[in-house]
Amino acid sequence: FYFYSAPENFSEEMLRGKRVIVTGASSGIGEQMAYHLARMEAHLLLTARTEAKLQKVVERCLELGAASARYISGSMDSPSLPEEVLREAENTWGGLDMLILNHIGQSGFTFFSGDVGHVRNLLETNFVSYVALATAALPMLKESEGNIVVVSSVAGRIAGPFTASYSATKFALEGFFSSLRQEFIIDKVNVSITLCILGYINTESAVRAVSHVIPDTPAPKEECALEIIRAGALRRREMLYPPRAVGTMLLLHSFAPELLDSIIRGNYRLENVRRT
Ligand SMILES: NC(=O)C1=CN([C@@H]2O[C@H](COP(=O)(O)OP(=O)(O)OC[C@H]3O[C@@H](n4cnc5c(N)ncnc54)[C@H](OP(=O)(O)O)[C@@H]3O)[C@@H](O)[C@H]2O)C=CC1
Ligand SMILES: C[C@H](CCC(=O)O)[C@H]1CC[C@H]2[C@@H]3C(=O)C[C@@H]4C[C@H](O)CC[C@]4(C)[C@H]3CC[C@]12C
Repeated sequence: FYFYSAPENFSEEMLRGKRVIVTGASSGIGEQMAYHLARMEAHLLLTARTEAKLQKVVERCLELGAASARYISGSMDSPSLPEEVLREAENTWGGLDMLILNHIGQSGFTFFSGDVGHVRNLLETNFVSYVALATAALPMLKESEGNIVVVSSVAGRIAGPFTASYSATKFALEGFFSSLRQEFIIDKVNVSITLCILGYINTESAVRAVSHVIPDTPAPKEECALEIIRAGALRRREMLYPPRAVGTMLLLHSFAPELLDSIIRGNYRLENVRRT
């Protein structure tokens, strides 16, 4: 009832002139969020590793109407990058309104290989860097009474096969940021935390990773990106996208988890799973 009937009072003007950081903005959902925010005339600071791609996204954002757009390139497994990004926001804008945490390191869609080093590195990129970015952003977000948006996954609530390391990083995000939200309420910190629980979305990397195993049609990244921004601006606790598919899975998981597990396994083309 809550998810389908909450008042829709979002207006694109809510983002006009806002200072927004989007991580993982060189492709996929992050790139689409940058374009929506540019049309809404926000100030943008974008991050990812590939400088050439970020340059193109920044150019397009300026064409679309961004109030300003710049980037910092680097890998989020580097412990110094989160502070560098927030220092750039402070130096150029003197503050921050919204932090959208979206990047992920590469992980395959296959049986766990036993590579503990990969788990450690993925936790650093997908989880620890989110904590470090939010921590460095907090003084500015307190000042602006801003928003933290954490892009997570169904795989961070329901662990299907072939995503063991990735799922672990997303479960960690949910635990950390849900606890932090409670502390903000206790301390009267007026910074919202929105958790985005996404199903299968048609980004190039996701389709490349799973389309030979999962026959479902992925949901559109453009609409997904807009729904994430909307949920953040409305200070929602969480958003589900696509809402019906994800909502049904979460509901089934809560009262018939084994049935859901077997439906998931039954839906996969297991013979196509590539073993590394
Ligand atoms: N697509 C889907 O089906 C689903 C996606 N999600 C979530 O949505 C978010 C976006 O996913 P999606 O758009 O598909 O992903 P993409 O692979 O399209 O984009 C990932 C982004 O992260 C950047 N990135 C990769 N490695 C690093 C790194 N080490 N340090 C910093 N940045 C890095 C990439 O750029 P570069 O390579 O240049 O660094 C890119 O900009 C993720 O949080 C994901 O978990 C959740 C559920 C489903
Ligand atoms: C189809 C899945 C939902 C139903 C199920 O659990 O079987 C998708 C739900 C979340 C997706 C994964 C995800 O969170 C993003 C990853 C991004 C990587 O680039 C590779 C693909 C993902 C593992 C992706 C795969 C489909 C889901 C499991």
